[in-house]
Amino acid sequence: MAANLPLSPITHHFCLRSGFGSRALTTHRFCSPSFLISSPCFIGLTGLGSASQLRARRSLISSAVATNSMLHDVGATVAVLGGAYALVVSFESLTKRNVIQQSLSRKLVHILSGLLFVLAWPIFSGSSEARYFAAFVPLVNGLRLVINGLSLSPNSTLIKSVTREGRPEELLKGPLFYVLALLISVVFFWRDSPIGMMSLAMMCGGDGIADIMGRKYGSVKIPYNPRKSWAGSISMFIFGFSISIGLLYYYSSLGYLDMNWGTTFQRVAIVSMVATVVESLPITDQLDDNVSVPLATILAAYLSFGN
Ligand SMILES: Nc1ccn([C@@H]2O[C@H](COP(=O)(O)OP(=O)(O)OP(=O)(O)O)[C@@H](O)[C@H]2O)c(=O)n1
Ligand SMILES: C/C(=C\CO)CCC[C@H](C)CCC[C@H](C)CCCC(C)C
Repeated sequence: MAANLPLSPITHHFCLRSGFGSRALTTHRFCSPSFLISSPCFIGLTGLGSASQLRARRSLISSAVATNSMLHDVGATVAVLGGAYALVVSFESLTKRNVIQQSLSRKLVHILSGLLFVLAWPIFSGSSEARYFAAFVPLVNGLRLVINGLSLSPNSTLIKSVTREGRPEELLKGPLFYVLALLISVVFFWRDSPIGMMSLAMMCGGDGIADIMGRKYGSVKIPYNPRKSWAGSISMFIFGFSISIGLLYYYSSLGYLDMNWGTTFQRVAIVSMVATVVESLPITDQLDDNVSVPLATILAAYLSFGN
């Protein structure tokens, strides 16, 4: 627990404005004890040196903190990139050994990649640049998909675990749109907004489960779209809603979100319903689900929660 150190007016205003009150001082680099000790107000109170000496000390501490954050984020990026590679290789191995079918492998990679990516966001530092380090992961995977999709250097592992029929050009559709959705969520919304994480909950968790449950139990089709079923859509709503609530609770408990739980359940239910209805529409040939579902979720969540 950080000591309640006296803050310089600027630091105090910044820490409180950015929602980092005393309980979260240790979670944000500009409100961490090392930065506070260097603030002129604290030093002025304790008479620890001339103002110019103290400013020099403060800039030294600030650059040390910035370097520390960058090394932290480089490590987190390498770890998450390794996790992404390990996930794809693992499912390719299961498919190659006929432990699971290729279609199920693709859906499990669809469900797990994005959700594990969102769950990994807190391992990045509290710096304002952290989101761009995190964005490097979908960016690299997007480039992998393009390079393999154009058969510039075919990678059978990726093609086996991520395509329906083993054709490289498939990588340039659903999987590429999927990775772009991850990139947009992390860069524009990150962990301090419910919008990005909800769009991934519906695209990864909801749409992924809809496919698995729909193929298995989807005998009763939706009247306006015979390619989709009530079982698939109801599953999408239930799992998308549940995963969204789980992610919002996860990020609230870590101090990144401050949700009004009296209204959050209804708002999430509305957003989940909008995403589920959009996914059920007969527009897949014109607009991939990995575009329509996250877009619909982002719009509905923005209107429901604000930015
Ligand atoms: N609401 C839904 C969604 C999917 N499905 C079942 O799951 C299959 C694939 O669904 P879809 O979401 O269209 O998967 P694709 O996007 O085509 O596959 P991928 O995401 O792997 O590209 C459908 O043909 C259908 O049998 C369903 O019954 N009801
Ligand atoms: C099959 C897919 C979509 C079709 O609907 C998913 C494609 C997934 C990519 C090939 C890999 C994406 C990896 C993520 C960017 C990072 C995951 C990190 C996590 C820790 C495993």
